[in-house]
Amino acid sequence: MTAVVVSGARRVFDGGTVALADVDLTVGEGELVSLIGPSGCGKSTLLRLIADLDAPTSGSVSVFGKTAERARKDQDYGIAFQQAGLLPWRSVRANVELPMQLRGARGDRADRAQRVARATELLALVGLADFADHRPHQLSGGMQQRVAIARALARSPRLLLMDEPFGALDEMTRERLQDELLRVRATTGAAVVFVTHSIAEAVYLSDRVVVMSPRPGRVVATLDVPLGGPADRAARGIQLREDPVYFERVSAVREALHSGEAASDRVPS
Ligand SMILES: Nc1ncnc2c1ncn2[C@@H]1O[C@H](COP(=O)(O)OP(=O)(O)OP(=O)(O)O)[C@@H](O)[C@H]1O
Repeated sequence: MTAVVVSGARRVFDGGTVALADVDLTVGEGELVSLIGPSGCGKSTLLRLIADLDAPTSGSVSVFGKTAERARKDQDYGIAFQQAGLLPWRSVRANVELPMQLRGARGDRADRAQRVARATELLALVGLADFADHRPHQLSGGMQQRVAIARALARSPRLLLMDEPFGALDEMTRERLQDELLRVRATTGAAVVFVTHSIAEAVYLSDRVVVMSPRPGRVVATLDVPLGGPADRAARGIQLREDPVYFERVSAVREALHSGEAASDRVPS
């Protein structure tokens, strides 16, 4: 079964802005696909359609063979978006526990113990073990984003939808979390749709990189990244970033981005 199928999706906003024009996207189970393209090309809009936070003007979206709405109600995916979206009145720990609380919680002591253990594990994973009892406003933007990532992973979802989740982080933390994402994928087999502005990040993480044109967003190229599976990549770490295949793919994505921009100058919206 495929994780995500988007067919002929078009999104026209009030006022006539065509954010997406006839976009097709397929993401296989366990596959990591990055969306890359210039600012305003519709990457977030596409992700929001998959998450059922918005609906296409025409075309269709399915997630694990269900409608996007059904998949949202079944909590088939975890979300980590640009704005962390944390609940300000809840502690960091309570924010991470929230998806587990919402889903099938029996509310008994064993259930709570399990939730606490999982939140502790996830906060350690994103380097925030010492901040569990803080409120979101007491954290930096990058730290808030790490809480949102921990929350997205809380229920080990089969699909993760991530919109520039590492954008606000310093380079060292960003690389650490990229490796962490590869490890999470290797252990959970989750599919990931990952929006980024970074060509290097897209190539490092992805099985496929989908390059979009400037608005109205179209898919101008889809590039495979033959750098091995997630476990292999996570194990190779820095060495992988020096692989000739990695450099070649970075150049290929850059070229596709530039040719997408050049082509869009000739396409009327
Ligand atoms: N709610 C909305 N109402 C009207 N226009 C919108 C709305 N949301 C997005 N747009 C427009 O749709 C286009 C695509 O926006 P979107 O946020 O999807 O781009 P993006 O590729 O994610 O950009 P960035 O890389 O800067 O985050 C933009 O021109 C934006 O102004």
